Amino acid sequence: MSTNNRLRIAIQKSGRLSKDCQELLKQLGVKLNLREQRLIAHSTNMPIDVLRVRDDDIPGLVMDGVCDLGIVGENVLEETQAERQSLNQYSEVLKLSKLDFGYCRLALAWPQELGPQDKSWFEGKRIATTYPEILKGYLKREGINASAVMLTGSVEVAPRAGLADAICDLVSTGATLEANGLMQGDTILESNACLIQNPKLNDEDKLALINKLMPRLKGVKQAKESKYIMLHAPKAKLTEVCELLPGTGQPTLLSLAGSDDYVALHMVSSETLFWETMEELKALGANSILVMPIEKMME
Ligand SMILES: Nc1ncnc2c1ncn2[C@@H]1O[C@H](COP(=O)(O)OP(=O)(O)OP(=O)(O)O)[C@@H](O)[C@H]1O
Ligand SMILES: O=P(O)(O)OC[C@H]1O[C@H](OP(=O)(O)OP(=O)(O)O)[C@H](O)[C@@H]1O
Ligand SMILES: [Mg+2]
Repeated sequence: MSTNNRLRIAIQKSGRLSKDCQELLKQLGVKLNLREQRLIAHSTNMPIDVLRVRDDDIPGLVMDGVCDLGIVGENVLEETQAERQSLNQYSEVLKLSKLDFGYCRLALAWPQELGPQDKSWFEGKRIATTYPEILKGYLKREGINASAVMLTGSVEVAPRAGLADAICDLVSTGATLEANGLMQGDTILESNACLIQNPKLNDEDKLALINKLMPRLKGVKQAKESKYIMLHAPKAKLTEVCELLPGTGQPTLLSLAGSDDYVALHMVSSETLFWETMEELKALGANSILVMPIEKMME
């Protein structure tokens, strides 16, 4: 493959998604030569280049075909799509997968001292946000006549600074709202990071590489959600023990040296075992219960 035939993936250079994106690429088996400050990182083992940019630029780079793939928050993707649609510009992407990081919600908030408010309070108000198009869509749907004040950062200080009456900002733990004396209202959008592709991509080699990476991505996700469970269970209680174990796969049973009453049970569970379930297993006579992480999976 020549240099311009290398699959180009856009990720956030520095911010909330960067570490998770780099970790994901590593788990997919993409080795990168990442040096700080470099815009482009070349993979040393696959025909892949990683572009490290501001997250706001990622959807546009993929829509315009400058990059073939991108990892970005659904919030930024939706805002860019709405903005482009309002300008009659091309705004299509293929959403290949929702990822299990970057969870946050876009929510309304207002000064705590005003107490709980319903939607009618927003009538005629100014709402500061980095997501004016998503906000405008919500206001339109709800029939609220309020205006969006665009701010690219520090949205949470806008009411105190007299720039707006309320805000529409990303919330994860709620600590930022609390620290700024704001009360949370309606959630407008729930967001995760997602993997997007340029829908016009037609290079066969690149498409073949994406087809190779997608099952790996599925395997990484499944492995994260699964646990390998090992325990010793009394033969007489096997049915009850199995009923307590999450997941539908058949367990492996192995005989235990020197014991006729007990067997070793191994299984891949679709979720982790809670302490409560482990206590119930113990109460049934199970012992030596081990719950272990799985690194990779392939069906
Ligand atoms: N508190 C949070 N917890 C989890 N994910 C978040 C949180 N805040 C934002 N995100 C997600 O991470 C993305 C990037 O957030 P970040 O704050 O790093 O963006 P930024 O300041 O706009 O960075 P950039 O310099 O790349 O423009 C957001 O668009 C959102 O999808
Ligand atoms: O509910 P919380 O857990 O407090 O998270 C919410 C905050 O996280 C994000 O900002 P970030 O901390 O990434 O910094 P930024 O504003 O500089 O982008 C977001 O813009 C909120 O301000
Ligand atoms: Mg940004």
